[in-house]
Amino acid sequence: VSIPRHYEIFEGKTSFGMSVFNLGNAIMGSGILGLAYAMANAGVVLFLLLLTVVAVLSSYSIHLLLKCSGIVGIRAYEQLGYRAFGTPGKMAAGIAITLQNIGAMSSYLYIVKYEFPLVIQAFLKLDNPAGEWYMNGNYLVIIVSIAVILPLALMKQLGYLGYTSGFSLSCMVFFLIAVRPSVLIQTREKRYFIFLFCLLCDSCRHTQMNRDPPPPHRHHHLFSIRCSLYSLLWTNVCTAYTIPILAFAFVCHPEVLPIYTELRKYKKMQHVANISIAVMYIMYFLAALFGYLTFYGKVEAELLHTYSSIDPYDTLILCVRVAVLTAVTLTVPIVLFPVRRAIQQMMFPNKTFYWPRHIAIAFVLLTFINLLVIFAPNILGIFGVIGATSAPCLIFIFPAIFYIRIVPKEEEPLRSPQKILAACFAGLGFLFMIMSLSFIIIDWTSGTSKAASGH
Ligand SMILES: NC(=O)C[C@H](N)C(=O)O
Repeated sequence: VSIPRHYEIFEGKTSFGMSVFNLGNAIMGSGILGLAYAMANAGVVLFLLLLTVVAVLSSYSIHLLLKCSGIVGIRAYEQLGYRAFGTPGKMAAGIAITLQNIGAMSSYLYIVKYEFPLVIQAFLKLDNPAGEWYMNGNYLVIIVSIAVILPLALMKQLGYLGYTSGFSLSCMVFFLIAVRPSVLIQTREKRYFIFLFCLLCDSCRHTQMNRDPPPPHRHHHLFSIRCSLYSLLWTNVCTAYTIPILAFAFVCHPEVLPIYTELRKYKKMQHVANISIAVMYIMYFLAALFGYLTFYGKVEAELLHTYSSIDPYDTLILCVRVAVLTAVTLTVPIVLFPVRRAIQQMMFPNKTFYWPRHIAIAFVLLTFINLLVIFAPNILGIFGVIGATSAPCLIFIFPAIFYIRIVPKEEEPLRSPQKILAACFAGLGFLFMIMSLSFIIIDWTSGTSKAASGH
């Protein structure tokens, strides 16, 4: 197998800290907004357990990827697929990365489309907007894409995005501090969770959460735990979505190898990954807890009361919106990098870096995502299915089977503990995938599909 030249030369210049920022930014995206729903369904205890399990598994799968890339000296996910299974392996990895990351980017721009107009409205103190163009989310998505995302996406290296990633992460930290349970009684934040939940899971049955107050039994912690146990037995449809949400939230695997390529001391990548995952683990738990406490820790009457008493010009809420908007906007370029690389690998293998191609792919991708978000928001429901298939592939199945094929038998025989562990890991991925898909199908066949409801 010939290795494209630019993967052989490792002249990383990016520092350790910048790489942590970049990977942290890649992990944290819209997934964070779906976590409160996951916690509400799974209960605090089971949620924490699952969060821990997914974080540890995610770090283990990065270990598998790094070991493979160390052995063959390639630092591209698709090339590992090629080395393990030839062209089908490369295509499978490339397609999974493309679908997963386009889904993630669409969800980020979706947030821009619906939140940016509200921020502008609050800034300008427009009480009765009369169709001004700057209040139109579609125009705003295009402007943000051209003015902010495109220039960043055109950078030659991911390392240059370290500063924006650091800034984006501090915005999310601010979001966490600001969105304390006492503040998070705003319908808008609540809709984030529901919207993301729908986006990720393609289910509208759960939009009934819009019709608060929540049923009284939700307050009961014991109920929640029991509900979780049921879900483990696959009897509670709602809880079955917990794992796809968590898996989506921890996906950063397409970005790992590109960041690794640019890391100055390349042996340290596992540390970079562990630190980023640990920090995100804490932030995810806090975000979920705060969101959850707000949904269910409030008395119903007060919730209803809050609906009518929202002050759209509240400075803190405005800041929270700006923070979330900034964070997700700055994540788009990071998530775009691996897609461009995957497309390059699939369509122009063995070609070296070429500026016009680099720019053209970014432009076409961004245009496509813009069109999706503007004209076909309903199609985004499809990403529920994609999330349920591509995330387990990228986190569990591919790293494990690539590892089994790539690590030579002389070094680790097929029956060695490492390879058996990797095989179990792949099996777990299949289990997750089948489980998530069957719940989505159950939801569809029970007539509550998202496409039908036209959200
Ligand atoms: N990078 C991704 O694919 C998703 C990211 N982990 C998120 O939470 O949005």
